[in-house]
Amino acid sequence: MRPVVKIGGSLLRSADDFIRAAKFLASYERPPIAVVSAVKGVTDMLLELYKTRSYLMFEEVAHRHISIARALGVEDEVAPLLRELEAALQLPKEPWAVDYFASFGERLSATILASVARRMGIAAKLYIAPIVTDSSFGNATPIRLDYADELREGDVLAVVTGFIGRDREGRFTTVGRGGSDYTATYIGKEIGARKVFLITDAPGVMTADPREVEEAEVLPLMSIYEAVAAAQAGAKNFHPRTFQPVLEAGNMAVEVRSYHSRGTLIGHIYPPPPYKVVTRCGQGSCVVGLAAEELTKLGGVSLGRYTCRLDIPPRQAHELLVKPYIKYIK
Ligand SMILES: Nc1ncnc2c1ncn2[C@@H]1O[C@H](COP(=O)(O)OP(=O)(O)O)[C@@H](O)[C@H]1O
Ligand SMILES: N[C@@H](CC(=O)OP(=O)(O)O)C(=O)O
Repeated sequence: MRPVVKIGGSLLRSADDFIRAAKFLASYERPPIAVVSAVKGVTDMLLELYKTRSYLMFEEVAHRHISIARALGVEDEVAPLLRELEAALQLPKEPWAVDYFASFGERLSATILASVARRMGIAAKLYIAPIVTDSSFGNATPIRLDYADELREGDVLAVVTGFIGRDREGRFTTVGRGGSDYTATYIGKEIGARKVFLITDAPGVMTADPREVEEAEVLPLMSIYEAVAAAQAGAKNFHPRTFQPVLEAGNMAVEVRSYHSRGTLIGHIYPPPPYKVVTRCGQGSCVVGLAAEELTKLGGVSLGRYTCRLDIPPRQAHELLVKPYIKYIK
C-alpha cells in the first residue's frame, strides 16, 4: 500500500522549497500520495482578500506565486488560477465564497508542485479537491473520496490538494484551519494506507511549543488517544479532528516529522512517559498524556480522559510534569 505524505505550508515558502518537496517525494520506494498545503501564510492572505477585496492584496498573492512559478518554469500553469482569483474579487460576500477564496491556496501550491515534479522528470498526476464533503463551509466534514481506486492503485506520484473539498453541488469547501493534516489522514483511511507522514518544519510532535518552552523535546512515540487529545488541545496547529480517521482506520500509523528527523510515531500503542504534551490554554496549560486524569488530584480540571487543565503556565507545567521524564525519551 502506498503511503500518504502531507507537505505542510511551513515547508513551502520559496521555489527551492518546491524542488526539495518534489525530491523528497521521489525518494519513496513507491510513488506516494502527496497532500499539499498552501504556501505559508497564503490562506491568511486569501481570507483577508475575501473580506477587503483589496487589489493590492490580490497583487501580493499573485506576486508570491508568480515569482515561485517563474523560477521553476511553470508560470503558464498557475496563470489561469490567478485570472480566476482576480475575477473572484467581484463575487458577493456569502459563506460559500469564503471557502472559494481559501481554495486558491492549495489549488495553486498543488499545481506548482505537480508541474515542477513533471519538469524534474517525476511522473505526477494532479487531483484538485477529490474529497466530497457536506456543505458546512469553513468546517466541512468529508463524506467520500472520489478517485479512491485510482489513488490506491496508482503508480505515479499523486499530488492532492489538502484542506479543501467539494460539496455535492461542486462548490469548494474547507475542513477548517490547519485542516491539511486532517485531509491527509482521511485520504489514508479511505485508501487503506498503513502509514501517513505529516511532514512539517518541526522535528516531530514536541513536549511543548518550542517557541514558548525552549526545553521542549521531540516525542519518539505517542498513543493515538494522546494524539487525538493533543490535537484537540491545539498542539502543533493540528486540526482538532486530525487523528479521528486514524482511530477509525484501526491499523494505520502516523509519523510527524521534518524531512530529516526521525519524528514521532503515533499508533495503537501505549508508550511512556505519562505526560506527553503541554499546550497553552488561556492563562493556564492543558496537559496531555495517558495519566492526565491523575492531575485532578493536584487540583486540575479534567477536559477528557487524556487532557487536564492546570492553572499554571505551560513553561511551569512542563518543568513540573514533563521535564523529569525527558531523559527517558531522548
Ligand atoms: N507541540 C508541538 N510540537 C511541534 N511543533 C509545535 C508544537 N506546538 C507548536 N508547534 C509549532 O508548530 C509549527 C508547525 O505548525 P505549522 O506551521 O502549522 O506546520 P505545517 O504548515 O507544516 O502544518 C512548528 O514550527 C512549531 O513552532
Ligand atoms: N492552508 C490551510 C491548511 C493547512 O493545514 O495548512 P498547514 O499545513 O500549513 O498548517 C491553513 O492555513 O489553514
